[in-house]
Amino acid sequence: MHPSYYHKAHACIMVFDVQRKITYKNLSSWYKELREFRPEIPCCVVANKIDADMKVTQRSFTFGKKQGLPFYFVSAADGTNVVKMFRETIQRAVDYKQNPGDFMDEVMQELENFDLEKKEDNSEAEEDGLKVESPEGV
Ligand SMILES: Nc1nc2c(ncn2[C@@H]2O[C@H](COP(=O)(O)OP(=O)(O)OP(=O)(O)O)[C@@H](O)[C@H]2O)c(=O)[nH]1
Repeated sequence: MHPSYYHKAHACIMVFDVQRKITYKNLSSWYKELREFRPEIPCCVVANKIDADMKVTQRSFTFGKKQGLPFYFVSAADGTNVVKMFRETIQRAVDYKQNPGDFMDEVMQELENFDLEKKEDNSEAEEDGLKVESPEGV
């Protein structure tokens, strides 16, 4: 996958198709690649298409467990666990964004906070009747 897809990602949802074994087997190489670019972001594993054969939910898919990742049985077709999986993963993404475990992300967060503070300062100054202009007049 092109590295730009990993840029600034705050979570990863790894989906495989329970009807296609190869998609499960490929998870480890996808995961390896992900961790090269985003070593600390939250990630989960999703077994999709359980509606096609509910018996798969009796099986154990150990990849997620081995990596310490949350695991969900999902059906995109009938909606089983879709909302739960997204809710929990988004929450983890938000938590990570606020408190990143990766040095580069910490730097990005600091820059973002700095930008926000600058914007707040400018709008407060404008409210006080002071027009703030950048040196270039942009
Ligand atoms: N029964 C069932 N079929 C599904 C489910 N999710 C997706 N499909 C079907 O699987 C096929 C592929 O779905 P896509 O949304 O194209 O997924 P994709 O990841 O882009 O798949 P590829 O094009 O094969 O890479 C479609 O025919 C979908 O209708 C599901 O939860 N249950």
